[in-house]
Formats: sequence, structure tokens, C-alpha cells
Amino acid sequence: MAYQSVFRTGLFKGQVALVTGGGTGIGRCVAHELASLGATVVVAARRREPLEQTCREITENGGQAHVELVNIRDEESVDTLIRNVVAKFGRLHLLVNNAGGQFLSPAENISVGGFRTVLELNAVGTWTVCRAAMLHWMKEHGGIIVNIVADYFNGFPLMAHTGAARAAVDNMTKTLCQEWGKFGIRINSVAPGTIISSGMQNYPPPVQQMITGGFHTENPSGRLGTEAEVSSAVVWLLSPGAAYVNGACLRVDGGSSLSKAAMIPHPDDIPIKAFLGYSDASCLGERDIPPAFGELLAQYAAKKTTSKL
Ligand SMILES: CCCCCCCCCCC/C=C/C(=O)SCCNC(=O)CCNC(=O)[C@H](O)C(C)(C)COP(=O)(O)OP(=O)(O)OC[C@H]1O[C@@H](n2cnc3c(N)ncnc32)[C@H](O)[C@@H]1OP(=O)(O)O
Ligand SMILES: NC(=O)C1=CN([C@@H]2O[C@H](COP(=O)(O)OP(=O)(O)OC[C@H]3O[C@@H](n4cnc5c(N)ncnc54)[C@H](OP(=O)(O)O)[C@@H]3O)[C@@H](O)[C@H]2O)C=CC1
Repeated sequence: MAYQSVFRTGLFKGQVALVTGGGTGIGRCVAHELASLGATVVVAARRREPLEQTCREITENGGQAHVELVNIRDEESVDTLIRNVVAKFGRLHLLVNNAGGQFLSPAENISVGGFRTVLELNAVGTWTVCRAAMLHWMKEHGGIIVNIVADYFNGFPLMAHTGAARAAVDNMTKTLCQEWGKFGIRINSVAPGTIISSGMQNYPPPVQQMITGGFHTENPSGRLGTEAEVSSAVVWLLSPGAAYVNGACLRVDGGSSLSKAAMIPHPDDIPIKAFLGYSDASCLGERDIPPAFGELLAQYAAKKTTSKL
């Protein structure tokens, strides 16, 4: 009798996956992973150009990808997105709610409007997409959802709004797991720590310097995370191998959520080897990652590691 691993070529063949924010960063990497495992991927966000570029990359790799425009803060736009996906592809098996973000600010400087904006984008936006996917497809046919949150555990200094929003999404995920299991919907969240991604472009250069500087030494893994490390967690949660994982929040943060205080300093070697996803290291920093972070990735790719794995 031959045992067959769940991780095989064509794992998601015939399945349709929707990735919000799929044109850039973590979403782009998730889209690549799913397409290379056989899914037909729909990438959706506000800006057409990054979505089309990701689509071209996937198609050139032999995968199938399509672009849809959406603003997840607009209920009608989300409704149209889900209806379009179902009309074009006749199904929607997998949903990754990755679109989101915030701005950096001490809590005392966040206006009510600013707080509301971040809650509406991340919490209400994610809910709007979940709800539309459930109503227009998953209630009748089931489906699998992964929501991207953040390391909000123990609070989120300088990001009070997003900490609140991501906690809301995690809690909503746990509720939907219990309410929507009867529809055959499985739903989990992934909480990335600080990840080298296009998202870092949103922070001013001095903040980028702080993050690329000593910041990572406070992480038990001694470094920042990569897009591919978040994507692989998302893909696992979407896979049949995670069929009994429901309502969970998977932390992909190198252990940072366990302590926000300085940890034991690390030697020059990186103790835990990075997974970079793309086989050609030259494509890591080329597109949308700020140069200082690209350099850090190149170091991760080249650096000696004490890990045997
Ligand atoms: C000191 C070093 C500390 C280091 C700590 C580093 C920690 C790193 C951890 C990283 C973890 C997370 C990473 C990521 O998420 S990666 C990033 C992903 N992408 C983004 O975050 C970008 C997303 N941002 C946006 O899309 C927009 O900025 C946003 C939606 C948030 C707002 O856009 P919008 O166009 O709607 O905004 P408006 O201009 O209409 O403003 C609405 C209200 O919000 C207030 N606002 C907006 N920007 C700011 C700002 N930069 N500072 C303060 N307030 C802001 C604005 O004033 C409006 O409020 P009012 O209605 O009161 O006027
Ligand atoms: N990088 C990190 O360290 C961490 C990231 N995260 C979260 O992971 C997710 C991906 O971030 P990352 O890849 O790093 O950064 P990006 O900024 O590259 O990704 C954010 C994506 O969301 C899309 N988006 C933003 N607002 C909307 C909207 N209103 N409607 C539709 N799409 C929208 C953007 O596309 P467009 O502008 O074209 O609409 C973009 O593709 C985000 O939710 C982020 O907050 C969480 C923890 C850590």
C-alpha cells in the first residue's frame, strides 16, 4: 500500500482561489503558490497595474490567473467582485482575505476618522468579503477561507487601530468557524510578524532603517520574516492537510509574539534558515521591496546558518 502525501503536484487543480491584495507582497506570493499548485487564481485589489503584472508572472510560469478590481471598503464593489468570480468560473473554493493595512502613529495622534478608516478597511472590509463569498457561493457549496491579521497579541504599539481591527478579525474568524461549519466552510487566520514585503514601502525611510537595523534581534528567530513563509502557512491552511484545523490563528512571526522585549542577542549566524520561495534569488528584491529590505533578503539567502534544517 503506497502512502501519498497531501503536498503533491496539482494539489489545487480545478479549484478557484480569490486572493485580495493579490497584486503585491504577501498576496502576490500566495497567488503564485496557489497557481503553481494548480488553482485558477483571481487576484483583486484597487490598482490594475500590479494585479496585471502578477497575472503575467503567473501565466508565464504556466499557471492560470485573472484580474478583478475591488475596493473592499465598498460593499457594492465587493458584491460585484464575488458575483463576477462565480459568473466567470462557476465556483469559488478558496478565499484569502489579505488586503489591508494601516498607518504608523502614536495612539494619542490617531483621530477618530483615522481609527475608523483602519477599522473599516481591515475589520469591516474583511467581513464584507467573507459575507459576500458565503452568500453567493460558499453557503451552498462550502469553501475554505484564510484571513490575514497581524501580531496584535499583547497590543500593538504605534498601531492601536490595526491592533483592534486585527483582533476583531481573529475573533470574527472564530465565530464564523462555529456558525458556518454547517455550510461546509472552514476558516482560519494567519498572523504574520514583521515581514519583508512591498508593504514596507508605506513606512518612511527612518522607520525602514529602524526595522532593517536592530529590530530583528528582538525576535527569537533573529530575523524578519519573508513573504514565502507567510504564503506557505496560508497554503497549508487551505490544503486538505489542514482539514481539521478550524477557527485557529496561526502565528508566522519567528516567535516574536511571545515577547516584545529584547531577547538574548544573536551571533552573526542566523539560527533559523529563511525560506524565500522564489528559486531565483535575483527576483526577490527586484519588484516592490524597498532596497534596504532587498539587501537584508540577499543576506538571508547567502548567510551561513547554524540550523541543520
Ligand atoms: C518607530 C519605529 C517603530 C517600528 C514599528 C514597526 C512595526 C512594523 C510592523 C509591521 C506590521 C504591519 C505591516 C503591514 O501591514 S505592511 C503594510 C501594508 N500596507 C499598508 O499599510 C498601506 C495601507 N495604508 C492605506 O491604505 C492608507 O494609508 C489608509 C487606508 C490607512 C488610509 O487611507 P485613506 O485614503 O482612506 O485615508 P485618508 O487620507 O482619507 O484619511 C482617513 C483618516 O485617516 C487619517 N490618516 C490617514 N493617514 C494618516 C497618517 N499617516 N497619520 C495620521 N492619520 C492618518 C486621516 O487624517 C483621516 O482622518 P480624519 O477623518 O480624522 O481626517
Ligand atoms: N508586511 C508585514 O510585515 C505585515 C503585513 N500584514 C498584512 O498583510 C497584508 C498584506 O500586506 P503586504 O503584502 O505586506 O503589503 P501590501 O501593502 O503590498 O499589501 C496590501 C494589499 O492590499 C491591497 N489593498 C489595500 N487596501 C485595499 C482596499 N481598500 N481594497 C482592495 N485592496 C486593498 C493593496 O492593493 P491596492 O493598493 O492596489 O488596493 C495591496 O495589494 C496586509 O493586510 C498587511 O497589513 C500583517 C502583518 C505584518
